[in-house]
Amino acid sequence: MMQAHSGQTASPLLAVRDVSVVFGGIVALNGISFDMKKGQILGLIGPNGAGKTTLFNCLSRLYQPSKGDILLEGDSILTRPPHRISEMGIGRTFQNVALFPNLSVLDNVRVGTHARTNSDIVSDSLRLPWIRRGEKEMNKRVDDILGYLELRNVAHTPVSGLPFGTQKRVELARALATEPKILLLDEPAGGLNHEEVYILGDLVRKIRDDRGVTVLLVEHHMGLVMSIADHVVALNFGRKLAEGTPTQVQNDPDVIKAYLGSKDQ
Ligand SMILES: Nc1ncnc2c1ncn2[C@@H]1O[C@H](COP(=O)(O)OP(=O)(O)OP(=O)(O)O)[C@@H](O)[C@H]1O
Repeated sequence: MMQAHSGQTASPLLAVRDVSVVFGGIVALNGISFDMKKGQILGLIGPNGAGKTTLFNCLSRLYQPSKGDILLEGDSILTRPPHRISEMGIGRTFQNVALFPNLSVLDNVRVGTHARTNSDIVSDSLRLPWIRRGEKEMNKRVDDILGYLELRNVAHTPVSGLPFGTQKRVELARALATEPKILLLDEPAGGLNHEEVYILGDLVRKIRDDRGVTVLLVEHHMGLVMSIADHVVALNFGRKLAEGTPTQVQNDPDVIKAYLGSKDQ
């Protein structure tokens, strides 16, 4: 058999294949398919009720699709237990920030590294040497990430006392601590002011560029999606309406019609 030229047939990092989700009688997603290439920033958009959150929840293994498959590097993630999501290489943030409010920034980020250490209660309590080595590496990784996201000066502050924008950065740090191949961002611009959205956009791009992390973001803030996404998938009523570059999708007549008929801007 002829060998394919590398790059020409590069398989997608993530493949969403004919995914459908039905809640009772409501078809929240209807046969959605798209690919994500390694290193891509993909924006998932659509008016209210389009199915974005449902798809996000399938990707993060919170929902099991009624039909279809989701493949990460060719392997189905749907056969893996939901709590193994970060071991599979999928990191996520939450719409309204889901941190431990009374724990320090450092401890919140350390939680993220747990998915990557092989420690268990027995070896932890016996302080086995390989665990200590693991812990040293973990501490270094956490410190690197705190430095990278400019959080070292608040490392020992409980997150509840921090501004919302900083808490969002802590969440990003926690997700990065799992060393994800794909980072899923659920409405990261929500609750941020204009300047913070701009800073966030730069940060997401920097994370992709510096760390080679592939990013999927569900976002209502069109300015953010259009300025940082390489590829956009638009949903409406559970179906894929359009996909392409931000310019292609922004000018797609069906997308324009869907947004004009909704309350979203
Ligand atoms: N848990 C659920 N049970 C029943 N119906 C649901 C559930 N979650 C979502 N739906 C329905 O599925 C459809 C898609 O909803 P979804 O929340 O995924 O859309 P969305 O694009 O994220 O909307 P929004 O932008 O408002 O967050 C909607 O009709 C919604 O009412």
